[in-house]
Amino acid sequence: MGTTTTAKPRADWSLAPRGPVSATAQGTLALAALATVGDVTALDPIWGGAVTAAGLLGTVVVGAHRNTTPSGIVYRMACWIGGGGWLTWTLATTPWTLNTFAALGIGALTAGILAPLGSATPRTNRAGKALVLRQSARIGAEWEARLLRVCRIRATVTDVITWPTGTGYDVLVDLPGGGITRKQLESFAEALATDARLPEGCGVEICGGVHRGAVVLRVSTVNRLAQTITYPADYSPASVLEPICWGEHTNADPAGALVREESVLIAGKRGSGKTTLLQDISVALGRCTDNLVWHLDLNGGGLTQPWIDVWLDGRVQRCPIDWAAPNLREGKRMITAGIAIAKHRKASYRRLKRAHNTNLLPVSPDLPQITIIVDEGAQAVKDRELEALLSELQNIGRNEAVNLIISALRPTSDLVPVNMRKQTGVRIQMHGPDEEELGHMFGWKSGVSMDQLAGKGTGFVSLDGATPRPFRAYNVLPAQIEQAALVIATTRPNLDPASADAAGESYASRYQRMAAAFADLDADDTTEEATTYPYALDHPPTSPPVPAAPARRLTVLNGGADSWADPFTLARTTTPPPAGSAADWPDPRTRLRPADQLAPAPTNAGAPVPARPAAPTPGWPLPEILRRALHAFADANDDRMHSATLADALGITPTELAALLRPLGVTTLPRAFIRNGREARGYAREDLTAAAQRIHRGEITVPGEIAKWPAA
Ligand SMILES: Nc1ncnc2c1ncn2[C@@H]1O[C@H](COP(=O)(O)OP(=O)(O)OP(=O)(O)O)[C@@H](O)[C@H]1O
Repeated sequence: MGTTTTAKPRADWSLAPRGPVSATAQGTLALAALATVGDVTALDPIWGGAVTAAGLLGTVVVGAHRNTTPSGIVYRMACWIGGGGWLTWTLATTPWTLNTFAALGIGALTAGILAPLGSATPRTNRAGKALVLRQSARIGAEWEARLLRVCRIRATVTDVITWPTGTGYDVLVDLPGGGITRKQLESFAEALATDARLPEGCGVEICGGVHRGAVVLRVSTVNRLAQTITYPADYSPASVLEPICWGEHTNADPAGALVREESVLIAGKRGSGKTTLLQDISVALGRCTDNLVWHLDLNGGGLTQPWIDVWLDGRVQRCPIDWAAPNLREGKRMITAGIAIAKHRKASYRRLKRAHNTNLLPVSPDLPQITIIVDEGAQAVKDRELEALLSELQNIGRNEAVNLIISALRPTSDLVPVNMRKQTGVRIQMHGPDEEELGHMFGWKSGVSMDQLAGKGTGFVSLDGATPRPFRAYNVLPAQIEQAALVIATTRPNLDPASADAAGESYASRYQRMAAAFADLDADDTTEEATTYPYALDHPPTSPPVPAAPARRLTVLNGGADSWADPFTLARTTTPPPAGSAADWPDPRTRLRPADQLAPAPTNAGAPVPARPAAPTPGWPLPEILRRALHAFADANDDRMHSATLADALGITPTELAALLRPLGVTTLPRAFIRNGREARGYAREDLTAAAQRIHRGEITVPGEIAKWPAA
C-alpha cells in the first residue's frame, strides 16, 4: 500500500514586507522603537537628521538605478522626510506624549494609503501586461500615438523588439475591442510608414500576432532590399516537403514557400527579375531529392539553356532538368504527360496513401513530385489548347504532386486566366512602376506599395492570402547555375516507373528532342516540329555510346509534321566542294602520315591548306561535315555565318547541323550577329578550324555517326 504525503504550508517568519499594509506597520514600529531607544540613551538629535539625509540620498540613487518612476521616488523621499523629521523631533524633546504618537499614527496612515505610488518597478503599459524598456517604451508610446493619429485606433503597444540585423524592429500591438480588425489596419500601412518618416524603400508590414486581436508591425529602417544578395552556394540535398527559399525579406528572414501543394504565380514587367527568380526556384527545387523539375519556356528556352549545356557538352550523364520544352508542341506533350501522370497516380497509389495513413500522395525519392516551371505563361495561355491543359493540370495535380509555377508579365485576366490565379496559393508580384499591378495580384486593400521595393529582383510575396511581404530574390548568374547543374545532375531522382509508363512515349523520347532543340536554339524556329536525335537516349550528344549500326533516321513523332527529311539523305544530295579549293581539307577516308599530323594546321580555312597527303597514313580523318562546313566558310569568304545560311549551304537544316557539329565541340556563338541586315546566331570559322586541329591531334574522338555522315 502506498503512502501519500501532503506538503504542509510552511510558516514564513521573514521580516520582508508582503504588501503596503505590512510594510507601513513594520516601518512605523521600527521608528517608534528607534525613538524609544534614542530617548533612553539620550541620543543626540543630530543623528535623526543624519539618518534622514542618508535615506533621501539612498532613495534617489537606488531609484535611478532601478528605473523607479518619478512618483515612486517622490513618495519615498516624503516618507524619509516625514519619518526622519518625527525621529529628530522626538530625540530633541520626548516621544512620550499623546501628540507625538498621534503624529506618527497619522503619518503611517498617509504612507499606507499612498503606498501604490511607491512601486519600485518601471511604468507598465496601460494594459499592464508587458515590461517595456525605456528606449522601447519611447518607441512604443510613439506608435500608440501614431496609430491613434493615422488610423484612429486606440491600440496598446505591448512590446518593441529590435531585429538582430539592426535594420528595423517589430512593434507588438494589441488591438482594442469593439470590432477593430487586423485587415482594417493593413490598409493604413503606407500612411503609417509616411507618418513615421521611414527612409525611402522602407515600410511597415502588418502581420498577425499570437491571437486575432494581436498585430505585429514590422518596421524596416534600413533598405536591405536595395542590397544584391547572391544565391548561397549550397546545393546540398533538400526536400520538397520543406519550404524552398528564393531570397530574403527586409529583416533577413528567408523568403520562400512550401510548394508541395501550392502552385505559384509570379508576375512582373519585362526585366523585373522573373527569370532570375525562376532560376532561384529551379536551383531550390533541383536540390530536392524528392522532386523533378520540368521547364516550359516558349520564349526560346532561355530558362533552360544554362542548365542543359552541361549535359549537351557531355559533362554530366543525366540532364539536370528532367524535361524541358522550348516550343508549343513540346509544351503540349509535356502538360499532357503531366495530366496523365496525375490521373494515373490518383488511381494507382491509393494503397500507398492508406499505408501512410494520408490523403496526400507521400512523395519520396522513389515517387518524386514533378514541378513544372512555366516562364512567360502568357505565351502558353495564348494557345487555347495549352491553356486548357495547364488549367486542368492545376486543378487535378495538387494531391498527386504534379505542381505548376507560372510567370507572366501581368497578373491580369488577359494574361493569366482568372481561375488559374485564384487557384494559386503563392502569389508574387515583382517591382514595377504600376501600383495597380499590386491591386490585380493581391486585391485592392493589400496596403502595400511599390515604394517599399527597390527595383529589379525585389517583389512582394503573399502566402495563401496573407498580407504581401517584400523580399529580394537571390541573384543567380549562369556560372552558378552551371555549378548547381553539375551537382543536381547527380542528386536528382528519376521518375517512378509507373508514372513514366503513364507518360508514355512522349516522356521516353524527350531527351532526343531536347538535345536536338537545345543544341541550336537559333535553328529556324521549327517549333512545331520534332525530330529524334540519332543518339542513345540518356546520354548527351558529345559522349554517346556509338551504336554498331547508327540510326540514321529522323523519326516523325506523333503529331509532328512528316515533312522532315533525313539529314543523311539530304546531305547525300549536297554537291561536294570543288577539288583544290581553299577549303579542301583532307578527305575523311584518307590517312595522314605521322609527319603531317605534326604539321601546323591552318588557322583559317581561307588560308592555304595543307596539300592532300600523297599516300594514306594512320591518323584521324576529318569528318565530312567539318570539311564541307569549312568549305562553305571559304566560299562565303567570311569568318562568321548564320546557322541557317551555313545549313543551307550544306543542304541540311540548322538543327541537323547543330546535331552534327556539337559532338565535335562546335556550337553557335553565344551572341547573335548581323549579316545581310539580319541578326541571328551562328558559327565562327575559327571554332571549326580549332575542332579540325583537335581532331588531327587526336584530342577528339569522332563518333561513328558523324564520321560516316553522309554515307547511307
Ligand atoms: N535578384 C536579383 N538581384 C540583382 N539583379 C537582378 C535580380 N533579378 C534580376 N536582376 C537584374 O535584372 C535583369 C533582368 O532580370 P530577368 O531577366 O530575370 O528579368 P525578367 O523579368 O525575366 O525579364 P524578361 O521578361 O525580359 O525576360 C538581370 O539581368 C539582372 O541584371
